[in-house]
Amino acid sequence: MACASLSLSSFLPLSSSSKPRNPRKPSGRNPNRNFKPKSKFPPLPPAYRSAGGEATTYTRLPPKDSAADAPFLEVRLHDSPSALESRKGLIFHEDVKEEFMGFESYNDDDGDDDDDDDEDGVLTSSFGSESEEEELDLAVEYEGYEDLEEFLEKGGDFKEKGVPAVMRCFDRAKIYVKAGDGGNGVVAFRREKFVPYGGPSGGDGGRGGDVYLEVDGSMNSLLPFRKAVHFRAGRGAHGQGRKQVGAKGEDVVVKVAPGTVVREARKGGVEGEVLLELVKPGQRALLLPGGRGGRGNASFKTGMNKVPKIAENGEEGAEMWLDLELKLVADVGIVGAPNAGKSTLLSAISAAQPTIANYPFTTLLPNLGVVSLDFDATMVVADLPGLLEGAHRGFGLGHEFLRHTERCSVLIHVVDGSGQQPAYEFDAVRLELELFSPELAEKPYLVAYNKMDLPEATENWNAFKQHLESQGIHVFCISAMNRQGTHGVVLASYELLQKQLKARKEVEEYPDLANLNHVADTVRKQRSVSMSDFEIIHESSTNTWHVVGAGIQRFVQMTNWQYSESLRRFQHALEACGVNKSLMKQGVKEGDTVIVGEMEMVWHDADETFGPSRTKKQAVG
Ligand SMILES: Nc1nc2c(ncn2[C@@H]2O[C@H](COP(=O)(O)OP(=O)(O)OP(=O)(O)O)[C@@H](O)[C@H]2O)c(=O)[nH]1
Ligand SMILES: [Mg+2]
Repeated sequence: MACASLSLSSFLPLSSSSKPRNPRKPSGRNPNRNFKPKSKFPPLPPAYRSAGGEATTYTRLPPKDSAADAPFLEVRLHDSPSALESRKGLIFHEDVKEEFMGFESYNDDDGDDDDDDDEDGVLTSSFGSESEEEELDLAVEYEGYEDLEEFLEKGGDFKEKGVPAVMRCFDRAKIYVKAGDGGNGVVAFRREKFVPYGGPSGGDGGRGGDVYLEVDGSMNSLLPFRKAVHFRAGRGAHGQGRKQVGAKGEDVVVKVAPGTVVREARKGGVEGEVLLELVKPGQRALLLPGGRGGRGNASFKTGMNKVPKIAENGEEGAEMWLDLELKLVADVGIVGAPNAGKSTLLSAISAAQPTIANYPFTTLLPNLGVVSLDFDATMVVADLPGLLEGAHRGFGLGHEFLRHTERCSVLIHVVDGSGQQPAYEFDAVRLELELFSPELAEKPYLVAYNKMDLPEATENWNAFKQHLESQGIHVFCISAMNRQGTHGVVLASYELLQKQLKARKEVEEYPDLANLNHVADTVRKQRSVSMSDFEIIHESSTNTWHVVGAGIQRFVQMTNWQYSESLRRFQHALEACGVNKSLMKQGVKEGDTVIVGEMEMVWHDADETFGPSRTKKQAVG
């Protein structure tokens, strides 16, 4: 296959010596001379093919199918090691679930294989809906591991798939966002009657659309992201003649629920860095700015070149995967074992109407209620799913539950007084909270001993009260169903909340996230990196040199190769930013492959009059 070779003798210094410049150049047959890159370029006009100049052969590689191969487009803000360890052992055991749940309807009884159909609250086992192999693939894909071996090695597990879909998607989502590509610039010349030399008039391309994240006060879950995962902003329109600039691409606004924490997507089992915490309705963050429009030939006009036949491609928009996590923004959280009467208490103290039933795990998604004590004294109370022993390791609804308590300032711990061992139940739930997070265990809480209308509860009351008071804990006895004693619980929790709020200084949880547009700023910064900022990596086994640098790779991407002047400009840029010099310094040899972004080139020594370089040029000619 012929390969286009370029020589820029007009830009690059000619060697006066007839000896080879590079002493390490093999004198015999070059092992790489058979390299036949796929050229998409037409052969250059003879004017550009002069022997004796430093020449490189340029070949475009086929488009990359993985974004990872184009690092300058991917936003990598952080590569911190994370709590991989903490994820180990989070396996959701089916037998444990069944033991605790004790009811048949645990399996999907509608017969279909879709584990997403369980919104009515019937827990569905996702195991069995896909083959084991598919489960593995899914888990590997979801967690971002390279392959199965790595996944298993790093303690990958299937906890995610063991949780009902409605819970998985309620407060967590993985989405893909991409800013719009810039429009291309064009080459055009003014043609008008009586204006013989109208000059270049190709307009610039329009900017690509931006990606915004906005808090939508009417959303209370991340469930919409089950159906819509990809969000792409529009690309900028191409420039036109008469110096007309292309229109800007359409922005995309991704709406999230208040309390959404945005992270870089988990990769290789490592949790991504927190990028944003979107709490207040109406907050809007510019996440990814659109790509710049390519310049048209009117912008390339100089005193030296008054008829430029060159235009740029639009800059590609940045893209990234994000992990979204919703943390409830509630003042008070009601915690306790399953079936303790948490939902009943919430319905008694607020206008909320959560589902109440006499079986464990009635509540799968947290319910929110507003409790009004006075005209201007209100607090938001969340009724959370029941907590089991082992929850900190993922049993029951485990982490799904515990995460929601993190933002509550005060906890109301409801204990089922009619249970066999209320004191034991209380201690077990406290222990789970402590094991999950010491911070959570330190939150102020009050205890509500429930179901006092039942004789079993009355029997156990004295023993329970003593058990707690011996630890210095004050306990309220209530009957949530009959609304007895609930007012006392409300008043006490409100008082605790006020104390908490007063004591808590206005400390930002993520102070550096105060600037909502900081991700976009980082992207812009990455894009303005100088072209001279590059690194050269040598693969000696294949005689390949990789020139890696955001600035230079961006330059390659924006070069429109259909114009011959682009090739000259590129050569000139490589020389000006010191790539050629660095390669020679590091010992690049005749026939070596040099890769910059998606360009693959073959190195030719400048002063070669005979040899492979010449052979190649002849082949092209
Ligand atoms: N007798 C009596 N029964 C109550 C009382 N409070 C709740 N119950 C009953 O206890 C059962 C469970 O109540 P829920 O409010 O659903 O309990 P929960 O803690 O929200 O349960 P999960 O959401 O499954 O964790 C229901 O049958 C309620 O009617 C009470 O004060 N007295
Ligand atoms: Mg409930």
